Amino acid sequence: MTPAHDSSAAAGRAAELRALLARAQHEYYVLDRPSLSDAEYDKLFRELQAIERDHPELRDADSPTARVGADVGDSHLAKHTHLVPMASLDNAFDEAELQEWDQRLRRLVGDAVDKDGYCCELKIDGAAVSLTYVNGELKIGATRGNGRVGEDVTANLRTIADVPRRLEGKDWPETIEIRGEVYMEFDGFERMNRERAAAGAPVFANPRNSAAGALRQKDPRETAKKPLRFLGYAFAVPGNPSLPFTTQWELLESLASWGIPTPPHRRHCPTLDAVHAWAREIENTIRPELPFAIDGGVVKVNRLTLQTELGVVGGRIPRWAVARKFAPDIAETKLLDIEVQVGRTGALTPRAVLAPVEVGGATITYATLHNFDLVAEKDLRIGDVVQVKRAGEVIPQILGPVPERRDGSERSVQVPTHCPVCGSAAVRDEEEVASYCPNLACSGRRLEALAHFTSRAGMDIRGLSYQRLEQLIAAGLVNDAADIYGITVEQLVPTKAGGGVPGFQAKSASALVEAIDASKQQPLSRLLNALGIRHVGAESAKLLARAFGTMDALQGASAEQIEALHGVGATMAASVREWFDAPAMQDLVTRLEAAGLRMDEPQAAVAGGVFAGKKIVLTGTLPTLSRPQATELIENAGGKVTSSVSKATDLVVAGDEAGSKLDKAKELGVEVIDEAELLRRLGR
Ligand SMILES: NC(=O)c1ccc[n+]([C@@H]2O[C@H](COP(=O)([O-])OP(=O)(O)OC[C@H]3O[C@@H](n4cnc5c(N)ncnc54)[C@H](O)[C@@H]3O)[C@@H](O)[C@H]2O)c1
Ligand SMILES: [Zn+2]
Repeated sequence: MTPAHDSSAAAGRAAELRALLARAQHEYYVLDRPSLSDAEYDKLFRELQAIERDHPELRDADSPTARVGADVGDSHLAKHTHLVPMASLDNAFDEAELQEWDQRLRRLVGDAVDKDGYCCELKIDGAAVSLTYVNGELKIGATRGNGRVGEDVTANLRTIADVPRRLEGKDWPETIEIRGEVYMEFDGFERMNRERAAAGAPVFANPRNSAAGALRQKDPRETAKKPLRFLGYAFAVPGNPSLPFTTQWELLESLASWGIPTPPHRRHCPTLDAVHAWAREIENTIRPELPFAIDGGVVKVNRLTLQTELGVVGGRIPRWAVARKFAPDIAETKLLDIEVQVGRTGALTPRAVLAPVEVGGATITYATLHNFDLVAEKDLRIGDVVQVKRAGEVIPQILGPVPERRDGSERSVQVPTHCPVCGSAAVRDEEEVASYCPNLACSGRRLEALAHFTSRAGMDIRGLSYQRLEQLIAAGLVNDAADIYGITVEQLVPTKAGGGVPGFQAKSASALVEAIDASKQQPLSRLLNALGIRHVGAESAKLLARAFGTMDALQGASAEQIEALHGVGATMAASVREWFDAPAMQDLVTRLEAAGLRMDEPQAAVAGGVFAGKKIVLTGTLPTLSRPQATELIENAGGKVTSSVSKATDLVVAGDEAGSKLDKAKELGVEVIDEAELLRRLGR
C-alpha cells in the first residue's frame, strides 16, 4: 500500500506529511473548518505511520501520529487539565484489521478475553468532552484538547439538555470524569445551516464541525441556540478505586442509571465473529436510519480488569479498544449543474448533477434538492465542492457546500421563470415554497403523474412500473390515466409486424390487464389521491372521500363547502375547485367513470370497525406490514393512528427496535400488542 522509501526520500516525505497533517489537525480541531475529507486525512495519516514504522530513526514525539487532538495553547477559552488523560483510538478499516487487533491483544492476555467478550458501541462523530462531577454535581466540562489539557466549556455544556446538572441515583464515585461525545443530529444541523445562510453567515460543512464549533463558542448564549446533543460512553475515576461492576457493558448501564444518555444499538458480543456481524449490521442497516452521523463502531474488551492490564500505548492509544471504521456514507464531489425537473403536480424542482463519486458502496451522479429555496438556503453554487450523503436506498442528499474550497469561479443558481418542458410561465406557490408549471396538461408532468396514479398509494396497479409506463407512452398507448383502462392484451403482445410493447408475453400482458381491471374497485379516496391534485395527499383524499361520499358530490361542491371540512384549508379547497373546473380534468373524470371505475367511498365498515374510535400508535419495525399498510388496516377498522403515546392512547402496536414510545406506553400502562395480535383482532 505504501511506496517503499529509501531513507532520505522517506525523511523528505515524512516531513511533507507532518506539515500536511499538522495543518489538517489545526483546521479540524482548532478552527472546526477542515479542508481535507476524513478519508483523505486518514490516508495521509496511515502513510506517515507506515514510514515511521519502517524507519524507526524518523520517529518523533512531536509527529502528528504521536499526538492526541491538538494543543489548546492559543485558545480564547480557559484551560482545564483532565484528572485522567483522554485517549484517541486506533483504527481497523476492515475485518482483517480487526482480527489483527484481536490477535495483538491475545498475545498479551491470552484467552482471558473470551470470558466476557467484547462490548460494541456506535462511534459517534462529534467532539469528545469530559464532564467532571463532584458529589454528583456537574462542576467542570472540558474538550479533549491534546488529551491532557483541554478547554473549559462548562458554561456551554450546561446549555445542553442531554447533559445532567446532577447525576441521578447515588452509587457514583465522589469525583468522576464522564467521557462522551457532543454531536448534532442531521435535522438540527440542516435547520441551523439554513438559518445561518439566511442571515448571511458562513454555513458549516458537516454536523461534526458544527458541533465542535458550537461547543467552543465564547458566549454560552450562542451555544444555547445550537441543537447540540450528548451521549456518554466512558468514565475515569482518579486513583482507580474499585468499582461495583466488572465490565464495560455494566459500566454503560451504570452511566444510564445515573441519567447519562448512552449510545443506542450497542451489543455484548461473546466472540469476534459476533463483533463482525454486529459491525455489518450497523453499517448496512442501522447507519442509514440513524438521525446522527457515526464514522464506525468502537469495539472494547468488555472486562474492565483486562482493560487496565492492556493499558494505553504512548499515552495515546488504548490497546483494549479499537475504532472499526466504515466506508464513509458522506463524500465530497463537485456540483456540476442544477437541472430543472417537472414533478407530477407541476412543481419545478432542482436536481443536482454531480461529478460521479463513490459513497456508501454506490456511484452517485445525481442528488435531490427538494426546492429552489433550499438551494438558496444552503448557499449552493454551481462549481462548488459539496458534501453528499447516501443513506441506504434513499436518493442521495446534499448536506452543503464546502465554502473553503471555493475559488471564485462558482456561479449562483437562478430560479426558473418558465417550465422547461412546455414553456409556460412558472407560478410561485408561497405555501409550498415552490414554483410550478400551471399547465395541467403539461407533458412534462405525464410520466411522474402516471407513476403516481398507478403506485401503491394510488390505484395500486401491480406490474405498471416506471419503465413500463415509459414504454407504454413511447408506444403511443397511454397519454393520460384514463388511457390505462383501455389497454388490451392484443395491444401489448409484440407481433411480427412490429406492433406491441417489447418485453410482454401473452401471460404477462393478461396479468397486467387483470391488475388494471382489479384496480377499478379502488375506493374514491385512493382515486382522489392517485389523481395528484395539488395539495391533496393520501390523508386529505380520505377526508374528502369520507365527507362527500361520491365523485359527483365532490365535483359539485363549492370551495366554501370543501373548506368547511375540518382539516381542509383554503389553499386545498381552491386547488380542488381549480382542478375540477379545468375542462381537461372534467373530461378525464368522465372517461374514468365510463371505463367503469368505482367512484364512491365505502362508509359502513369504518363506523362499525373493531377499532372504532380508538387511538393507536405504531412503533418499531413490524415483521410483515409496512407503516402505511398497518395504518390503512387500522383506519379501515375505524381506528385512528397517532404519532405519540399519551394517556389518551388506547393501544400500542410494537415491532422490532421499538424505542421510547414503547417505554412510554409501559410507563403509562397502555396496552401493547404485536403485529400477529393486531392481525388477529382485525380478523385476518
Ligand atoms: N479532515 C481532517 O482534516 C481531519 C483532521 C484531523 C482528524 N480528523 C478525523 O479525526 C480522526 C482522528 O481523530 P481522533 O484522534 O479524535 O480519533 P477518532 O475520532 O478516530 O477516535 C477517538 C474518538 O472517538 C470518539 N468516540 C465516539 N464514540 C465513542 C465510543 N463509543 N467510545 C469511545 N470513543 C468514542 C471519542 O471522541 C474519541 O476521542 C481521523 O481519523 C479523522 O477521521 C480529520
Ligand atoms: Zn409545463
